[in-house]
Amino acid sequence: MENIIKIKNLNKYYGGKRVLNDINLNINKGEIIGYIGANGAGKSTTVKIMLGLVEEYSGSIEIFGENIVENPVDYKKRIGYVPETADMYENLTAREYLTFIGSLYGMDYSEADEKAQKLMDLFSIKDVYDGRINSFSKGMKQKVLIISSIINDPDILFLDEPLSGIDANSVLVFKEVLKELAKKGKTIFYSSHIMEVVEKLSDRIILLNDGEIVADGNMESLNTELKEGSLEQIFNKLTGFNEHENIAKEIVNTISRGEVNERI
Ligand SMILES: Nc1ncnc2c1ncn2[C@@H]1O[C@H](COP(=O)(O)OP(=O)(O)OP(=O)(O)O)[C@@H](O)[C@H]1O
Repeated sequence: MENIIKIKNLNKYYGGKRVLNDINLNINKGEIIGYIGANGAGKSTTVKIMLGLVEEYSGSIEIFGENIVENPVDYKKRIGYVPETADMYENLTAREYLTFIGSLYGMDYSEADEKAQKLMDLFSIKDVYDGRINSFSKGMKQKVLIISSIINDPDILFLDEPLSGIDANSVLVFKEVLKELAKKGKTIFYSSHIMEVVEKLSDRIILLNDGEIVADGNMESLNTELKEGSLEQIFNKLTGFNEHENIAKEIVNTISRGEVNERI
């Protein structure tokens, strides 16, 4: 198996706080990695370091066999990224935005334009290709982001909650796209809180807890080891969480004005 990402002894501090604690990871070509963890576990930080967006850390990262500090430019042409929250150029139209992104990847205008238009059509938003992004619905914006992340046919795709706001039909399409891409040897690094999707989609699940990898394997091996059944239960167990009922009751008690039984 061809190794495509190699992370060695990665540590990251913000102020005095250690947010990544000695991460070691080897990711192979064609794998769909489900990268999960509670809010603040360090998922986005890991991804941003790999993308070269966060630079102060210790440890080393090789992508496509090259150290990303020594060779900080070329590998970026071969990756795509859907961030959790994006600062898109909302005053641009989808055509302007996507052809601009295409040009950053070195694509010709006409090639980017043609591909973008076709992809907009396949994601059922062709009609707004020349509309301004700031007039789009949340799901339409998310689709434009997805298109911008795959337009250059990347070899590695980093996705942070990519399905957020997307309708059920398009979710089906996109999940299928990811499987097809993996079959073609593309590597997918998928972060999400939707455990059902991660469970079904991923070949390999990596669970981060307080900046540390606490599980790494496919669903079958995690289940053999932990005997929990679903990824949601595995997640709850490994992050030490069994309080949901009590917390829910507390929340309801906190907001209650004492008239719950009085139906008007
Ligand atoms: N720019 C920053 N400055 C200071 N602390 C930061 C910064 N970015 C992230 N952190 C901290 O690092 C930790 C990890 O954050 P990160 O965004 O990587 O978590 P995450 O696993 O992606 O969470 P979520 O699921 O909420 O997106 C958190 O404690 C966060 O507060």
